Amino acid sequence: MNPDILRERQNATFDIEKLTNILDGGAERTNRRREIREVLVLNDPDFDYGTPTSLPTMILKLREYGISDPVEINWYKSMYWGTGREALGLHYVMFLPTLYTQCDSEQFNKWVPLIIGTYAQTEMGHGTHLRGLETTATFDPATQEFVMHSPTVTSIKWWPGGRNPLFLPLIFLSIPLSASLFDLFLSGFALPTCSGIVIGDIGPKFGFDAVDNGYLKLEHVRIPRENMLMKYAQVKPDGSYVKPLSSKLTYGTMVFIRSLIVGNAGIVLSQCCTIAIRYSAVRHQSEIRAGEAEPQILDYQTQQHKLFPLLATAYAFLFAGQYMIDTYNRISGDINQGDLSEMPELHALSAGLKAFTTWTANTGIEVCRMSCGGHGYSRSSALPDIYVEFTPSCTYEGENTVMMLQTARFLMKSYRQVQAGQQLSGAVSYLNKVHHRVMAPQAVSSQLDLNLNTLVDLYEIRAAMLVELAAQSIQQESARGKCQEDSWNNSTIDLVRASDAHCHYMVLKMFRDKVDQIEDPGVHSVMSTLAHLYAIHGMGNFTGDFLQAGVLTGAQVPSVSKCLKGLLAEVRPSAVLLVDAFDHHDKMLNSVLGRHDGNVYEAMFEWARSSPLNRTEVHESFHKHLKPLQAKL
Ligand SMILES: CC/C=C\C/C=C\C/C=C\C/C=C\C/C=C\CCCC(=O)SCCNC(=O)CCNC(=O)[C@H](O)C(C)(C)COP(=O)(O)OP(=O)(O)OC[C@H]1O[C@@H](n2cnc3c(N)ncnc32)[C@H](O)[C@@H]1OP(=O)(O)O
Ligand SMILES: Cc1cc2nc3c(=O)[nH]c(=O)nc-3n(C[C@H](O)[C@H](O)[C@H](O)COP(=O)(O)OP(=O)(O)OC[C@H]3O[C@@H](n4cnc5c(N)ncnc54)[C@H](O)[C@@H]3O)c2cc1C
Repeated sequence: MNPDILRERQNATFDIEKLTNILDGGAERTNRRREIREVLVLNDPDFDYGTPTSLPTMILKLREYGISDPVEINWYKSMYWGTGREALGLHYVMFLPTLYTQCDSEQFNKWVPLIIGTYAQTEMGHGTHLRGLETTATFDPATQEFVMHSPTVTSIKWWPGGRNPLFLPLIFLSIPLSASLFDLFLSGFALPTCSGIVIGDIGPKFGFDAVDNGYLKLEHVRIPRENMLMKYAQVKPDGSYVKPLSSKLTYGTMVFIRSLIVGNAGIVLSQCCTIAIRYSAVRHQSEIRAGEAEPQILDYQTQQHKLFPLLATAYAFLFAGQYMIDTYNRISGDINQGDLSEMPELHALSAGLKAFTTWTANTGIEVCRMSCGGHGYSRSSALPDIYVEFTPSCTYEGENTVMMLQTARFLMKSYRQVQAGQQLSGAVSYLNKVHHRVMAPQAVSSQLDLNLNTLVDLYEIRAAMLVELAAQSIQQESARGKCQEDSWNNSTIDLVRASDAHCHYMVLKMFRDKVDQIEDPGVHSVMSTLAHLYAIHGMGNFTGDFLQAGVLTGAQVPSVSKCLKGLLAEVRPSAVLLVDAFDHHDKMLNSVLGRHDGNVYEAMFEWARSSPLNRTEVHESFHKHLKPLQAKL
């Protein structure tokens, strides 16, 4: 083991295993995750790491082991595929959940065990604006069929992931907007079972290469009436349409994925922090004091300033992901029982947190890559691949700006309810105080009150202020004679800013609540330091907001920076131990820089030598192209 990394792991001030257990949701979950990893994957002789040929093996093994819990499926898949996406991601995270939530019992029993599918909602002309989708589904009572048709080039379904042209049923969203299972192909490797279908691949992408994103054009294709998912809405044999309790129930799968993406952003950021911080512990470069040995780059304050707030953010998002999934499960259970009262809040929370966490993680991955210098740019670091695979999450499953505006819609509605004298509950209850809160700065002393509860209060006041400013902007636009829609559009910068602040407050609050639950003194202490760092770093980034909210004075601003530097120094001794607690296996991380043993250089040389470009002393291109050219010169 590299001596630097060995030294970093001595004198731990907290029990790493206990922190890993907290991240997993308990010791039993940690044991189960490791059992899946060590026994069912790494020690499986059939395990052919991450190669496409192992995809069928993976599916059959999942069935053989009876792994059906979505999180356990993800644990298994992430060991198989490391940090990359794989072709069946969409089947597991969108197609199956849609069947689970939108099929009636007969349909569920008929389809779920048998098929692999995709989710074809987006069209070339519309991805965000679902009410603008053009594909039609016209019911023909004479034949009891839907006639599916793509009337325009912009109505061609575009992007369905993992849609191999040989087989795949699809979940299809069409007008009238109702999810209908559109069984286009026989399972297995049959060609299209009926004419009128034009399918193909949309071509090379920025990344996401393991997933074949396709296109699908339909020309009056007929499917049985029974292929409409009938749990919430039905078309009867006589053609009459039974409406769902809410037209937004059809959007349920997207809410589910958005909820998952929140925790996934934390996982991805934790992977990148593991790589960058372990590498920064073994990389020596330049000098701090003339004549002394080159220091670990982790001892540069700027390197700590790059990485430690991201480390704190990774923990914050992992805890936010736990909260999000628990909230999703609770409210979707109520929805299943017909209680839709909290559906708007679930939508607003999942939409906002999905955007907030993916935007932040997306930027953070690049900071981690650049903090590793040239070696971060090498594919051996895994950081370029992680970035390329993660960055579309800011676009798919709800483009982030649009998602923030959905959350803003809920915030404005809540604000208007407070103005009308209503008492709010839930995540926006802080708005009840928006008119009565004295936005007085803390004590005028130049010292910041570092109590975590106080910091949460400051973020709450900041969010309330920005919600009020956005509402006032809309009111001012209306007062200028603008219609409601134009008033809204002319305030969308403020609205996104308000949603961002609301999510920032929510994430810090969840982090504080999780720290409060930690009983182990050592773990509590180090997590409390990270929560403080997360809060203070945010105050440094948005100082203007806190000044504008009147909760920070000009005299206190230098304290923010001073406090930040102190917290960075406080985290330094535990940095490697804090990434060890994420418990990312080398095989899954697949990063030369992030190896648990820290033996980076030897591994990098081996990795480079294994390149196909080094298979021969002289590359064949010399003989094929250069040598003939030289002969002519
Ligand atoms: C199981 C595996 C475990 C782990 C996996 C790990 C992690 C997962 C990580 C990654 C995923 C892996 C692989 C996936 C890879 C790629 C997948 C990508 C797939 C896709 O992209 S599928 C397509 C996604 N498309 C979208 O998201 C479309 C976005 N657009 C919309 O959602 C809507 O158009 C809209 C919300 C923007 C607007 O809808 P609308 O016009 O109908 O509504 P209005 O704006 O007019 O509002 C009216 C009213 O409705 C309320 N509303 C809107 N949406 C919802 C909702 N979903 N739920 C509840 N309520 C909703 C809105 O609030 C308004 O209410 P109000 O009271 O009137 O204000
Ligand atoms: C890797 C990847 C995989 C995908 N997989 C699938 C899949 O399996 N199935 C599927 O159905 N789809 C899939 N998609 C499509 C994806 O869901 C859409 O791209 C996404 O919903 C965004 O819609 P759009 O492309 O129409 O962008 P647009 O909405 O056209 O966005 C373009 C710009 O317009 C802005 N904009 C749009 N509306 C508003 C508004 N109301 N207010 C302010 N600004 C606005 C956006 O903020 C953005 O800046 C995938 C996409 C990617 C990148």
